[in-house]
Amino acid sequence: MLKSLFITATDTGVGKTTISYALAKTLIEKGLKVAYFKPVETGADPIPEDATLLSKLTCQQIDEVVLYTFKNPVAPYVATIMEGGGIDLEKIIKHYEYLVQKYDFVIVEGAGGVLVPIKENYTYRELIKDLNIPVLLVSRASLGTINHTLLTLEALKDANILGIVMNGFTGNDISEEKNPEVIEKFSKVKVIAKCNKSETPISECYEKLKNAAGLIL
Ligand SMILES: Nc1ncnc2c1ncn2[C@@H]1O[C@H](COP(=O)(O)OP(=O)(O)OP(=O)(O)O)[C@@H](O)[C@H]1O
Ligand SMILES: C[C@H](N)[C@H](N)CCCCCC(=O)O
Ligand SMILES: [Mg+2]
Repeated sequence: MLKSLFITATDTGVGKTTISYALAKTLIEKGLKVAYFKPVETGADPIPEDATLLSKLTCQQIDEVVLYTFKNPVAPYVATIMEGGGIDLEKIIKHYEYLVQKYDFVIVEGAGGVLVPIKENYTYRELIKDLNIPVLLVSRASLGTINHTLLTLEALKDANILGIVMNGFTGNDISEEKNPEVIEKFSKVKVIAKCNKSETPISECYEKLKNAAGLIL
């Protein structure tokens, strides 16, 4: 059984937090003690919304969930330039190792897409490598997602990719029909869940991910 998963995406706003929540809920309902870890949250103005939302589900203290928060909605590296303050990678790695010891399962969420810089010459791709953690990729359902998804997987070619969750199907975009199979064919990575655009995104993604939990447990 896996002990942790890194949730990344092809861009910001694609559904990492939504999928993290759905997955955490599924695993908690199976009796696992689950931790969520958002090493750096930007756009925390005034509160870190991702970390706050998930901490309520996992019953963690906020300072166990997020180590660095920045006000400006930008890449973590950019936020350190704009607002000052440094990000200590060793601290992130040690905290992750602490969480893996303490919990049955740890869900780590990046910020934006996988090549978003955390520090000079260091992106989430390097953090994934340093954490030695399997990856779940969240992609859009719509036109453009083949390129975005294959580019992200190319950037993650040395990583352990568990699968892809495609998010936001509307039925109004003709490309949606073939996007999943084309992505699977070209990437050899499985699309493990397809979530529709919904008025209740968390419930929609929870329903669709419930069956995928078997992949993880
Ligand atoms: N299937 C869906 N249907 C409708 N809305 C959705 C769906 N999935 C996500 N959303 C909405 O899209 C927005 C972005 O989702 P989310 O916050 O999960 O993205 P993210 O990848 O975590 O973004 P960030 O890079 O800022 O962390 C949120 O308002 C969320 O409620
Ligand atoms: C503010 C947003 N919600 C994310 N936390 C940060 C996204 C950084 C994206 C940087 C980029 O790809 O240009
Ligand atoms: Mg998020």
